[in-house]
Amino acid sequence: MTITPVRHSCTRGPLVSAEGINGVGKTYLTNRAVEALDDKPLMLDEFSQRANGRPGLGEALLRFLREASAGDPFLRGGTPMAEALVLLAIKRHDLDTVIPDLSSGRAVVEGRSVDTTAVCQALLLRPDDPDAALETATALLELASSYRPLPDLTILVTDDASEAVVRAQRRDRRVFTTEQATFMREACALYERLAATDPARYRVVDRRSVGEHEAAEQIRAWIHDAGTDLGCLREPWQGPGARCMCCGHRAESAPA
Ligand SMILES: Nc1ncnc2c1ncn2[C@@H]1O[C@H](COP(=O)(O)OP(=O)(O)OP(=O)(O)O)[C@@H](O)[C@H]1O
Ligand SMILES: Cc1cn([C@H]2C[C@H](O)[C@@H](COP(=O)(O)O)O2)c(=O)[nH]c1=O
Repeated sequence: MTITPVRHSCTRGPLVSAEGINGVGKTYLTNRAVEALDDKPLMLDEFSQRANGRPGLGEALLRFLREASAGDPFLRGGTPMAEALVLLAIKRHDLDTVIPDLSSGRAVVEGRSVDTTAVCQALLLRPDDPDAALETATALLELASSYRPLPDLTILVTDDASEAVVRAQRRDRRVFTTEQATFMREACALYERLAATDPARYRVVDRRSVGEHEAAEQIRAWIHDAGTDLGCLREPWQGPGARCMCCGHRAESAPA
């Protein structure tokens, strides 16, 4: 007789992130998608929405990055690896703040997560070499996954980068320099290549081929479906025997 172990299914909510370059429509489309969901996820603000001086470590770290990058829209201060570690610390802090919501079974949608850190910092660490930048982005994601669990689902919104530049400029009433627009174009391509390396985690909505209604509906369905059959969320640095951060369950095979 074969005994099949019963798989523990965690009661937590899913952790979802929305990624893509500035102005591509992450906020617009996820907000539309969420309007159509009965159980509203917690929406974790993008960085640009956090300028209201909220208290807390995450805000303080972001303030330091803003100061050190002197108004650069991509928070570039000239020391990309140090900045990567601070950005990962902010995203770790973000996770800490949403554990109670995840534990209660609520979905959480992060406006940008560690994939943006991987993409932007990889471009800075390996400029002018797209293949090396992809390798570096993958390595940075690996590093990120030792700081905190990666999202269960990452929705990449992509488009013709020039369209996104136009939308971001119009929204922010600013004009990107040629260098900044080039950085966005390179980031757009790298997001797409990075997403292709992990089809299990990523869902891609390409606005060149999908209209806004269909895109919002796809995102709604992905967020809805992300809540089924979730595993536990463990501290990566504690190994597989760690208790779940949400339900407290310890894996069967783990030592007591
Ligand atoms: N389908 C659309 N129809 C009309 N306006 C749109 C559409 N998609 C996006 N926009 C507008 O384009 C601008 C950029 O979109 P949005 O703010 O969602 O981008 P984002 O990806 O969240 O960018 P960022 O990361 O820079 O905040 C916004 O003003 C938004 O309202
Ligand atoms: C999380 C994160 C963000 N950035 C950049 C990307 C944007 O240009 C700004 C503001 O972010 P928002 O989410 O669009 O408001 O910050 C980055 O370079 N690295 C990151 O990890």
